[in-house]
Amino acid sequence: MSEKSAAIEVSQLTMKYGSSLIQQNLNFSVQKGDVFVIMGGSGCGKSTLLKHMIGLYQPAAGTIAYDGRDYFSATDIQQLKMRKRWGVTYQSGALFSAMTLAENVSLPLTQYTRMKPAEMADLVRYKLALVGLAGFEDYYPSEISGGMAKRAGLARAMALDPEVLFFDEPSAGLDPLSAKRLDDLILQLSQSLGVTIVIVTHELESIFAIGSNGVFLDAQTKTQLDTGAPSYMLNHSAQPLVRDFLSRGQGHQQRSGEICR
Ligand SMILES: Nc1ncnc2c1ncn2[C@@H]1O[C@H](COP(=O)(O)OP(=O)(O)OP(=O)(O)O)[C@@H](O)[C@H]1O
Repeated sequence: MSEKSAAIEVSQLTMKYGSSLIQQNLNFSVQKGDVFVIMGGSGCGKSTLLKHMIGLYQPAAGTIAYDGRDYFSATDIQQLKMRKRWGVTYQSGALFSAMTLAENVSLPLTQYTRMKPAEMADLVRYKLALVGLAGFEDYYPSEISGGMAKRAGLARAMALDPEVLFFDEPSAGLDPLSAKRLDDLILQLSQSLGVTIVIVTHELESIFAIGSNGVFLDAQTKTQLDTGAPSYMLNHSAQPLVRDFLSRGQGHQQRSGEICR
């Protein structure tokens, strides 16, 4: 039905911290060009899943494959190649406070490329402009707002032209307007550059505004309850808990009456 193909395949994934089970039997795929949302209540393991997907934690069982190759059974060199195709942004933006925005964004370029300084400066300017921060090259993180810091973090994650961008709670701590601006930016990056995006969020507005696909994790049963487009799950999930979550507790009524958003 879809022309998209899988960028990431998660199969029979079980995640644990020591002997403590977080989630088991996760099975879903992220298609190329998706804005894929990892959803679920507090503490169900969303961030833990993201950390497994970026190779920070080893699965207790199962595989996470990128373009058909399992990350955790790949060689160090293959893993490095895969990681170079990803960009990761963290909650705070995680900028280095002693560096200007330009220096922060150029960090991965210095690390992974042999670009000449002038070429690098042009690229950094371009990346900052992409996130609405043209002219802010010489500012320090302490001199800009929280929303701007997140966008600068995004520019840094975009420095190496990643194929997949990972976000952990990108709008946490932002006012509604800045959160909306960040959502618009994420959507724009996905649509104009074709970047595949994986995002942890429990902001319903974001989920519906940008999510084209997703997975819903449950803390109680410690497995996924559903996977698919959030807007479809809202009315059609076979799981009442998913419909409840996505409709702020109105799920049961909505299934019989269908919902208008
Ligand atoms: N490094 C760790 N070591 C041990 N347990 C952890 C670790 N990190 C998280 N946990 C536990 O694993 C469970 C899942 O945590 P995680 O942060 O992945 O959930 P989450 O769905 O992202 O939560 P939230 O929505 O509240 O941010 C929680 O019970 C948490 O306390």
